[in-house]
Amino acid sequence: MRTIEEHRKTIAELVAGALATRRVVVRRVSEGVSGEVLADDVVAPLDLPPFANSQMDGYAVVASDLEGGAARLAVGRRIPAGHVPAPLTPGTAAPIMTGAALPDGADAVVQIERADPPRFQDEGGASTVSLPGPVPVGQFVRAVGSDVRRGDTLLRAGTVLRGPHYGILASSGVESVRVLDAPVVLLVSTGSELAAEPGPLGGAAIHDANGASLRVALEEADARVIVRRVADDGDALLRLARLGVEADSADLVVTTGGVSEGAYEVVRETFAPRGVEFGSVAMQPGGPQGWGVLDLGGRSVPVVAFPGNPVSALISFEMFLREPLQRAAGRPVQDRDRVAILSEGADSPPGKHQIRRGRLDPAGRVVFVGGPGSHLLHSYALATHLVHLPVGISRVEAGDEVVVWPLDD
Ligand SMILES: Nc1nc2c(c(=O)[nH]1)N[C@H]1C(S)=C(S)[C@@H](COP(=O)(O)OP(=O)(O)OC[C@H]3O[C@@H](n4cnc5c(N)ncnc54)[C@H](O)[C@@H]3O)O[C@H]1N2
Ligand code: MOO
Repeated sequence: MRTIEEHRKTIAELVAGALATRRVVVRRVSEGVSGEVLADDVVAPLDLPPFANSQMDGYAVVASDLEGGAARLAVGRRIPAGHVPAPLTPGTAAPIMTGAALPDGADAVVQIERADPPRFQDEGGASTVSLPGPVPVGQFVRAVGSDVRRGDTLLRAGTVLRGPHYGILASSGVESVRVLDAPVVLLVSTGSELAAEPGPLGGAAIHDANGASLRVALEEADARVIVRRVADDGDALLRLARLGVEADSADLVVTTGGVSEGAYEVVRETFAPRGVEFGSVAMQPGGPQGWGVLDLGGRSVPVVAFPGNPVSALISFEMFLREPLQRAAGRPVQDRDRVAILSEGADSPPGKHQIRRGRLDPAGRVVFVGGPGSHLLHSYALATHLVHLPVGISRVEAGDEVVVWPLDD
């Protein structure tokens, strides 16, 4: 039986290999999406600020006019933001607004509230103002290039783009960037019991839970997902897989069901002769697993085959696929382990790493939600944490420390 660590490594290598070379797409900055990953370094095309400007509403001055202390200066023409000002004549102070271009000749700004009078005067009115001094050269002046220098690296390849990144790209006049394209995952639910359509169930049919739950989980890990369903029909499964790779450029095939010991294990029977391995991982739920590379339409595409039980499929994703996909997407991968205290005891198969569903009570202690059965999807939906009971443990008691993974991180 494989250990969880062995299987994690296998799947991580499989995914990393398949997604090592990622397609890139051009994204308009005005249509940027939070979380996309920059494919190339972006060089700053402009100095920012592009011109020296005022950090305050006040008066643009020549600092040397105030070096002897407070002085009364002639009031020059107002400088609103967005206007190119006339040069400043020494001995004058020009009313200037925050963000307005500093006139040639000016080298400092005095805030309006430090002036006498402390309010802008009507243009054409009183023609002098008293300003305190001395003031340092550069006071309240935002120098050219003080944020970004033209030619510097504005953003590095691999940056996960969020609001500030799109802001600085837009400020720099960059209209579009190249970002990593999402990997495409073909997700196939298998089993003749799966109803073809939503709606009333007939006979021994059930609705497909895994296509719904894993699509969302894969999308959380930045994949683009094509969801398909197939009965226990190996030829149909192969056709679907080939089509997904050829027509939809799938980078990875994920299946659920058909991997264990039954008489109709469509995934195992179809893929094992083509080189995909099947075996058992010492964990519950999620014991039976398949993994390997399929030659599909001349391309080698990795296959990850999860068990069909809905809880097993989801926990397999959490244990084996979420992190490699996040890594491949350039996303930081956080350690999910938290330590919590149990509020109640439980048994666990000592030869397996059992993963139970739980939530925290008002005192912050772990309460199990539902039993260990891998069909108990409702309990999973009501849980907030996965609770780890590692190999070697046959019993835990109230008060014991356990590692939990929050499900809503
Ligand atoms: N004799 C043995 N039987 C089983 C073993 C074993 O070792 N020996 N392992 C059990 C374990 S553990 C698991 S997990 C399952 C894995 O089975 P498969 O991956 O082959 O999956 P299926 O048999 O197709 O389905 C199992 C179960 O899940 C339901 N299912 C499947 N797909 C979906 C879906 N998309 N949505 C909702 N429910 C689904 C299916 O109806 C079955 O009830 O095998 C055990 N058996
Ligand atoms: O290992 Mo299966 O996944 O328990 O139910």
